[in-house]
Amino acid sequence: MLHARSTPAAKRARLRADLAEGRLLRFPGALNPLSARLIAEKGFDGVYVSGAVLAADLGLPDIGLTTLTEVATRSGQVARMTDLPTLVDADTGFGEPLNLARTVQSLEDAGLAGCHIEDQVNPKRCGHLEGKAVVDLPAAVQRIEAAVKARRDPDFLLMARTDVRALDGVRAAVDRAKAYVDAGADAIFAEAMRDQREFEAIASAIDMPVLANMTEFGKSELLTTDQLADAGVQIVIYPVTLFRLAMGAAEAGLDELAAAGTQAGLVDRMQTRSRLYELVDYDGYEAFDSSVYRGP
Ligand SMILES: C[C@](O)(C(=O)O)[C@H](CC(=O)O)C(=O)O
Ligand SMILES: [Mg+2]
Repeated sequence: MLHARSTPAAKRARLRADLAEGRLLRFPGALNPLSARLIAEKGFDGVYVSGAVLAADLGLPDIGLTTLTEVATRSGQVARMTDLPTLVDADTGFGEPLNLARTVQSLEDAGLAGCHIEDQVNPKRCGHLEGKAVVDLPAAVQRIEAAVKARRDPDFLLMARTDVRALDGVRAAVDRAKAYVDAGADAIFAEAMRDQREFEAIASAIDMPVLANMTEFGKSELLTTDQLADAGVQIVIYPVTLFRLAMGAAEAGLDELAAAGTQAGLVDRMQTRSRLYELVDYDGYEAFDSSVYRGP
């Protein structure tokens, strides 16, 4: 509330300006709204809201069970924490063309800077698992066209994700990417490319920015920012990294608490009370209150 002062329109304009510079933009996935502030403090370019994390957070598999209301609410809570642009995973758009229109407008209203819409069938799967299927090209193009037509802020970044690489190879992914750009997509999320060469193939084939997904335990080699930039990638997401780190630490901590009968040995690995209060800007809220409240 006190830290983030930019309007959603300003954040979208900032993203467009950053993209125009042509450098690689790094978007770690938020673990929760507060972690967006950490991401900003550490100098990243934007915040990503992962569908996989959103689902896992609710104890659900990432198979299209979350609703538009849940995704818009949670991603809006993340976006309001930071002046950085926030991009959200809109899965398959929560339906077919009409639903896509509502999805895009809801995410604009929630203060997001952009979203990606994928060409998988419903129910969808994680892009790095076996057994995926995609809708045919005309149906996928209609999703993008509906999103473009419904968008009110021209700076809201509409990214088309293609999952076709894992099914039909890189050439098919390039063909899909071109068709989605023709349909009005502002960027292409090339899912499950295997290595730097494959990212390069897609980035050199289209004139729009390409997004690379550096998710762990998946099908893509974990490339460095230099390797991605050399391949011509313009946005990289680390969607589940913070979630995996936090859950790993939580599990190890519970083991130690159970074994030792005290958390005393864990305290030096914890975020301190004072660091937490700094992140939530405790002092800033108090100072604001005393600047405006003059008593009853
Ligand atoms: C990017 C992704 O869509 C997500 O929801 O974060 C996932 C990430 C993952 O499951 O590792 C994906 O389908 O790649
Ligand atoms: Mg997802």
